[in-house]
Amino acid sequence: MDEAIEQLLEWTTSIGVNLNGIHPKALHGRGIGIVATRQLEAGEIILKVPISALRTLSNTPKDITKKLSGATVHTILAASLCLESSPELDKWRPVFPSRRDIASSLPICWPAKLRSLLPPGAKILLAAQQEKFNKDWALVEAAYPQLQKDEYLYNWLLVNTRTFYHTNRKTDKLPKEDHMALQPVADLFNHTPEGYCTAAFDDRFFTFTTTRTHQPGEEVFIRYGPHGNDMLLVEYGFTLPSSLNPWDETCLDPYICPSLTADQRERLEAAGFWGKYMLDSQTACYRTYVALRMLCLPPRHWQDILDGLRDEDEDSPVINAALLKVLTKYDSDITSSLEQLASSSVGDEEMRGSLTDRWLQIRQLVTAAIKRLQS
Ligand SMILES: C[S@@+](CC[C@H](N)C(=O)[O-])C[C@H]1O[C@@H](n2cnc3c(N)ncnc32)[C@H](O)[C@@H]1O
Repeated sequence: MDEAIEQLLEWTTSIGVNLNGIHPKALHGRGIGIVATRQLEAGEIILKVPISALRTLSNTPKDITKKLSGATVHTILAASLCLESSPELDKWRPVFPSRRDIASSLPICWPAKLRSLLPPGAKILLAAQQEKFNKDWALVEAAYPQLQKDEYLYNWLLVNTRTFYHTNRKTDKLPKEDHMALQPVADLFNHTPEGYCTAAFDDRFFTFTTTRTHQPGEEVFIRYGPHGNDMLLVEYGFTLPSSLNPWDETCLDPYICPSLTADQRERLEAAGFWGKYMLDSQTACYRTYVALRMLCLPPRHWQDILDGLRDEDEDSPVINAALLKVLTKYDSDITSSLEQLASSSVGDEEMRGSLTDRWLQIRQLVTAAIKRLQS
């Protein structure tokens, strides 16, 4: 890997990419990351990537953009990674994660049996991702029948996990999800929720700036977004320990939605409160309470609380008891998922390990909420 990194840097230096006090390095469990090579102070520019070094719609070979005209930028960038051979890509590709790494870490590649053991929030995200991929693949398969689906999926996932938000005059009018670009070296930054470097771009450069000091040898991160662990798992193929991820949450929909009648669902939908019932490390969300009140209170009281005419605290013992029941059922399902995983040999160890970690993180959220309700 060291040689691949040096070859990448030789190429990127020649096209004006400037690293200041940082160097890419293979790290245990995180692929390649960026580490400080000296003490870095807050406010230092540690990486500048000229906009001309970015991979965007503008510099994708015209035959590909023409053949896939109307497709999303994600679709086109992934197709171009499959189809194009160029000296630049030959220098870039060797630092990408291998097909095996991608297949082990990203649930979309896992066996169906293991996917069926994903937590509810991750299942919802995965279904949306799968639908997006199917749509993109249908276009690409029609345009390039010689391409293999597995090959396309690998490159589609590389784009999914490595692109940055970027827009220029040409792509400005495209939908926001099309404002994406690949950029060498910067795509080696790993994610952290706190203490990260900021990224910004203008007409000439993408610039990465520290926000705190870093010791020599310390990894330097950016932030991909305020993502919970279901999102990180489905879109990026990793999770963070609960204590390190303030945005972690879990979805309670399967424990609330089926208990509501068609009429109750209609009323919740009309009020904009159907589904997305989430629990984080502090509390269940407001939507959850609205749904539980629908389940437990007379319709008149439910409406009065929504309209601010009734004090919600009046009913909190009943609502908290209903939440406790939901969480107790969830807790017992978590135990059974963990037991199934422990005795399963589906997929590989890495897949089962990351799914087990995810369930343990969720158990922490759920048991902490149960304790709060019982205290
Ligand atoms: C933009 S790439 C970052 C560079 C990547 N490590 C590599 O080797 O190419 C995003 C991928 O890095 C990995 N990653 C990023 N942040 C991570 C973290 N905090 N812990 C573990 N893996 C992480 C995930 O595999 C993710 O899909």
